[in-house]
Amino acid sequence: MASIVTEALDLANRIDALLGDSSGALESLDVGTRRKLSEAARKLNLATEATGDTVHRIVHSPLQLPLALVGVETHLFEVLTKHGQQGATNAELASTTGVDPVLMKRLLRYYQSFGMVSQPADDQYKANNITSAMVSLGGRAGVPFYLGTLVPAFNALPEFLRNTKYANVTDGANCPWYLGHQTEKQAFEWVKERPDMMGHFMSWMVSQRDGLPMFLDVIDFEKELAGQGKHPGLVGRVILQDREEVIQQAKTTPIPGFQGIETQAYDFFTPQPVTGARAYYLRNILHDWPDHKCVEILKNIKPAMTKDSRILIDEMVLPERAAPWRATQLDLAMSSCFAAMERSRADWDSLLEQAGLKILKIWKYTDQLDDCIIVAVPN
Ligand SMILES: C[S@@+](CC[C@H](N)C(=O)[O-])C[C@H]1O[C@@H](n2cnc3c(N)ncnc32)[C@H](O)[C@@H]1O
Repeated sequence: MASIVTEALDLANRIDALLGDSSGALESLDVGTRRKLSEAARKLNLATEATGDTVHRIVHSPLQLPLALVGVETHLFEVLTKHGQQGATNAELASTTGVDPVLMKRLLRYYQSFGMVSQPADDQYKANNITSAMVSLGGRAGVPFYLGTLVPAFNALPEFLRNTKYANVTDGANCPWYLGHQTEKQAFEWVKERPDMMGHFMSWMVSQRDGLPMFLDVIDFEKELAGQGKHPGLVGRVILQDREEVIQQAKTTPIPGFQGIETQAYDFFTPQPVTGARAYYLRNILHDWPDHKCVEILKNIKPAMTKDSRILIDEMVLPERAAPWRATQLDLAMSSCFAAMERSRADWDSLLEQAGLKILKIWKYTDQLDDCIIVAVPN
């Protein structure tokens, strides 16, 4: 017993030393080691948390997102980042952002206690990795988008489930979204009518996977999918399809590098107009819909396919045990807003069978989300 105590204290001291190391040891870690350390520390944190701390952390968790938005909207995180290694005083930050100095001090006190900024001295504040994340496109778009769009649906989840006696949420026309927003508009329609949320949504779609590989980073498309040397150099067309308003935005504000991409407004609940494509690629499309709607989407592709065509479904394949936290929270977010879900291998088998498709192969390409490419063809 004594040795466990000694070991635990020794570990705590070593962690403190690593955190206090100003030579950049933590920053120099490669992505894989950094993630392993972060996940181990997160699990240790939860496994050792005192009951009182747990309750207070959870009951105050609804403060975190609104306070992140305050930091984003006042540009505090951005200003701190610009001050670099030298950092800034409370008075400097209050003056640049226009926030009352007394309020600024209280905000900074909160942010440092949750690791969102660093405080090396009584009146010195510095940006850290969390501050930088809040300044990234993902932070600037995801924070207002979630607070304005998804949180009302999340908050309605308990009442909705109580009312439906805890039935699984499978009806896209009757899910917590409508109760939370007191609306009759489906989520995509609701967002379309709000230009600010539409802008955040577009930026969020671009940035939400930052730091993760894309399937093309890990799978040799030409070798695996172009087929028996019939497509040397893969000369051909790439056509981006989405809803009209999304295509309009993609045309007016294209992502750098995608300025010339061919686009086509297309409703996937109608027959697929592009026939004979080698690949029909759907990333994070089916997770927005319950099974019966996914079947409609897939059945609209099938008649357009030739014998060389493949449907590439880029989605999570959730493991039966120890699903990652980034995946499980998205599953319940999909449930709240769309009566949809993230799916396990058994769920995919059952869904694809209903659409008259079978799985040829599955490639996993991220650990954070268990993202996979599911290659499907008609049965
Ligand atoms: C979760 S986003 C994924 C976007 C993109 N594929 C990606 O991976 O970043 C789902 C997309 O489905 C689009 N969508 C929703 N309903 C649609 C419909 N009926 N027809 C075509 N696209 C639709 C939305 O506009 C949105 O861009």
